[in-house]
Amino acid sequence: MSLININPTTTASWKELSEHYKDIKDIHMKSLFLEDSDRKKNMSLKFEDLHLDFSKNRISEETLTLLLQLAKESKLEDAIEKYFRGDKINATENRAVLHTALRNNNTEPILVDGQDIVPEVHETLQKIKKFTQEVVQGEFKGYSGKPFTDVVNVGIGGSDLGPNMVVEGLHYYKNHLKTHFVSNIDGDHVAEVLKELDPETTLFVIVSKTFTTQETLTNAETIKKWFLQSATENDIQYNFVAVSTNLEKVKGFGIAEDNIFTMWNWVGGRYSLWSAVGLSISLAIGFDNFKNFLDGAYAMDQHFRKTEFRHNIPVILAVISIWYNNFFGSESEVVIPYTQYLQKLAPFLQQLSMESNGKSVDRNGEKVTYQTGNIIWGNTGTNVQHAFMQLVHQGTKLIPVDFIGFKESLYGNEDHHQKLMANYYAQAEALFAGKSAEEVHLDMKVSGDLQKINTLLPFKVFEGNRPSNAILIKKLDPRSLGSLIAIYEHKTFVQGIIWNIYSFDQFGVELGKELANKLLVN
Ligand SMILES: O=P(O)(O)OC[C@H]1O[C@H](O)[C@H](O)[C@@H](O)[C@@H]1O
Repeated sequence: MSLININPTTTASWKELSEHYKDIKDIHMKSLFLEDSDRKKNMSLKFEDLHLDFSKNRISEETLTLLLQLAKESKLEDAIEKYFRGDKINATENRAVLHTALRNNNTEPILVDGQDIVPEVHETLQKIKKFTQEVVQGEFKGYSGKPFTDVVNVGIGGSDLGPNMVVEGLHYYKNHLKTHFVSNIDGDHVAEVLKELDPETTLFVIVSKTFTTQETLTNAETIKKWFLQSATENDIQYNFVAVSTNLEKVKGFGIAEDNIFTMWNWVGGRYSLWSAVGLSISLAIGFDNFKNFLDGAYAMDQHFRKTEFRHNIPVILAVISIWYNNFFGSESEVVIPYTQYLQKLAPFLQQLSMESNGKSVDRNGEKVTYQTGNIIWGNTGTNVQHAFMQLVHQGTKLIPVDFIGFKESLYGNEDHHQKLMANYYAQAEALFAGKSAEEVHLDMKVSGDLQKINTLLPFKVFEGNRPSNAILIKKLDPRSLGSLIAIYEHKTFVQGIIWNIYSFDQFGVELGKELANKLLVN
């Protein structure tokens, strides 16, 4: 069953939201806090060790009611059921969308074309487990009989960004294997990686859902040539494995059948890190940690599927984001994790959200008359405070922020952590409250800057009233990172449903590829 088609702008709630926007656009969040002394509590949600505070948004309880009404009128409940049970909601490619099945902890059947996919998912997971244990313990060895010291993930887009982000994000939990990533077709990328490596002790994981991607195949061929300078064709079976849906092509490359990890066309590239595409994650942190990562996502799936909208974290984040995008005219959102480990979160979320929802044709095939996909960007706190935050605080654009903080530091350095978290809280507060002319005036008087007051005052005023969500997690670990990523996946899904677009195809990436190929032929 396909998704129900509803143009969001024709719903009663959209019209009411347009009216309501006029009432709220000039209200300062400070007065919303004054009206409701429990606002922070009322606009907070908890899931396991994760706490979401969305009180610093330009919304009232009425805004939320209308936004959630919009979700209902968009038939979100129906869409969520179709998503989880494996209906072909990726209609343009006639595919189900089942990354959630990859982390599903129970054995209840999920049918695709009448066939239960759960057994093969578990089989592949077992294969990942066995292979991980053998490589980590040095039982699966390179061609010359030495255990592996290095793993190279060769892939691009969804076959790179997710594993790369998670391996770096969970570096604290890493074992002795060094993990490298080669993605770009730029030959200097692969050359820089190879120059550090010993062919005898390096395992290459070639990851490509289609096994037709120019970058990955070119890099894989270059690596194979480099490898064959020291080894024979027969040795490829020891040092190369692949993750793909395209078994014939992988075999054509020379990779042994036993070394192929399958995936399925019902897993989108940007949602594939839960499948064998995550093999390099499992190799880097061990299978038990990888399983905890999947379990964290599964727990969030249950929350998303079963919680009514007002207390549903992905739904709340999605509709608030729509409020800014479609009513305030915000074009972008910034995501700022306060941990250096998550430096690659923003590039990952860029693909997740922008490749999914960067669409301008609705599910009827008609041009949309409203804004869709957000521009996502970001980097880690506190670095961003010394870089782009000037524009977020005082620029002309309204840019909602997601701050992501962790209560505990992994190495337990309290001095650093207190300073880090003071900044996490201070940024949200500064965006919210700003600094009025009176406050600036007072400060300057105190510091004896009297003669400069008139000239400098306007430059030092912060308007405030700039929105942010604060996600606070106890500790960065495999489970919490799994849940966090699942939140953003489901947020993306909800937005696609409300915008009435197809979130799971990506035809927009094809034209550039075609033209590059034509240029190569000529
Ligand atoms: O895994 P692959 O088939 O090699 O695809 C890698 C990437 O390339 C494509 O062009 C898509 O834009 C991405 O969604 C995909 O993740």
